[in-house]
Order: sequence, then C-alpha cells, then structure tokens
Amino acid sequence: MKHGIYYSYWEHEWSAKFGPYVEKVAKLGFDVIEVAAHHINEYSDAELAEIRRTAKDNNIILTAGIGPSKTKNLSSPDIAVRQAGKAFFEQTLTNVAKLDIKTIGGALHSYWPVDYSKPVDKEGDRARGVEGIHGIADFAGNLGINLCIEVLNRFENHVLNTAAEGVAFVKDVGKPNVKVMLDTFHMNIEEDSFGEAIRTAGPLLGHFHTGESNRRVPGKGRMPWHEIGLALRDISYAGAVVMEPFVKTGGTIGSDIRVWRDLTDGADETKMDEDARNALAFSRFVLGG
Ligand SMILES: O=C(CO)[C@H](O)[C@H](O)[C@H](O)CO
Ligand SMILES: [Mn+2]
Repeated sequence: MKHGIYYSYWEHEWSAKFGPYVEKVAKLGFDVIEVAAHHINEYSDAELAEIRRTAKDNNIILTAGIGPSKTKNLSSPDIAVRQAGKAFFEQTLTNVAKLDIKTIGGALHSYWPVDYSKPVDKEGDRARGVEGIHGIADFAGNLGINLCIEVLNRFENHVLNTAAEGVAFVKDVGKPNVKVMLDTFHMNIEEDSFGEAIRTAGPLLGHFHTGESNRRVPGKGRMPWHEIGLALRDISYAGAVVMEPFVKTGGTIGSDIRVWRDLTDGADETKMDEDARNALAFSRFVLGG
C-alpha cells in the first residue's frame, strides 16, 4: 500500500500548478502525490517532462483526480456534450500518461458537482455513463491507465452513492482497467458499514481517498480507522491510499467542496505541513503500508 496526498490541500483553485508540490510531499515522507487533471491540457510537454523527472528523482508516484465539468459529461443526454467529453478525456489521458500516471479517479462517469436545480435522471445517466466509460476504457488501457470510478455522496452526485452501486457499474462496463474508487468522507454519509463496503469492492477497489467526516486530515476526527484498516488488509488492498483533506475556505475549491469555515484554526503553511506529516504517520500505522 502506498500513501499519498491531494495537493489541493494547500490550494484554492483546481488550476493551481502542481509541479512545485512534488518535492514538498517527498520531504513530508509521502509515496504518492495526487494532482488535479482538470487543467492538465494547458501544461506544455516540457513542463510535464520536468514534473515527471522531478517525481522520479524524488521517488514519488503521481496519481490524478478529476471532477469533469458539465460540458464534458460522458453521461449527458446531449450527444454533443458526450462527444466533447470523450474528446476531452482522450486529450487529458494522453497528457496524464506523459506523467507516467497509472491511476485517474473521480466522477469520470458523470460530472461534478451535480447541479440539482435540474431534474435528475439516474437510470438514464447511469446507462450513458456505462457506455461513456466503456468508450474510453481501451484508450486509457493502451496508455496503461486505470479509470477509477468514484462513489460520491448524494449531495455531490446521484449516479453512484454506495460501493454496491459502484461494483455493479464497473461490472457492467466490464473492462479490466475500470475499477471502483471509495472515499471515507462519502462512505461516512452513505454506507451502513465501512468494512462491508470495502469488502464489497474487494478486488475491484482501484483507488482509495481518506479524510475525516469534515474533511480534516486522517487522525483528527472520529472516522472508524481501525475498521477501515482491517477491511483494507482483508482484501489485500495494494493500491494507493490518498488523503484528500479540504480545510481552507476560498476559491473554486472552497466553493465546490463547500468549505465555509477555516478548519485549520488559522494554520500557516508550516503547521499545515506538520498536520499532513502527522496524518501520514497515523495512516501508515492504522491502515498499513
Ligand atoms: O471526493 C471528491 C469530491 O468530494 C473527489 O475526489 C474530488 O474532490 C473531485 O474529483 C475533484 O478532483
Ligand atoms: Mn474523493
């Protein structure tokens, strides 16, 4: 098991450059940095090559996260939007591969966060989502990339809210590089049992996000970490565990994640770093790896 952190912990915009964070997370002791793929198509080849080299020099593995916008929604009822989504993913995956990234996770099958001012068609969106992911799976597979479909809570997405729904979706897609992704923050809202949900995903679990119920770093709250660790060991999970803390207000990240108060008690960057380092030690102990 490898341990990582989403660099957006320190940032306010999905568009923030992730290059400078590779050395930082290496110094903090992480194995993995997760980067936002939302704006990767704006990076030059030279920039991507430099980041890849820095990661290699620092023994850091990169993973990618993405919440596709409404205009790139693979499950949209509008065929033009689905086509734009496919083209966007092909370009994004091509660039993601330039960073030697093997895992991309998020609401790949849909868009994020969902606009609930419009009526919801769960069945239709799910069916188009299965088709959309099926349609990009081989493209990703040829680049050596796993597509990890994130199960989100009801307030952020309607298509997949539980591990069981995630597993059924991934089985319907039926491609070896399409996996389920779970996140303790969402599981805390939707699952009856953390352990059962992880065991339900079992060998199909491809990526795992961690965070407390208020998205503080692991170890600061009341998540049943022991139960989660036991279940991950039970299924012999060997993928990445990436903490995804969101603790600062402001910017598009603060508003998309609905962070309306400072969850760091005014921490400066040194204190934020220290919290991340302590959360990593806690995660290695309680989850393994
Ligand atoms: O848990 C999440 C949203 O609540 C997601 O992992 C990411 O924040 C999203 O995909 C954006 O990268
Ligand atoms: Mn997540």
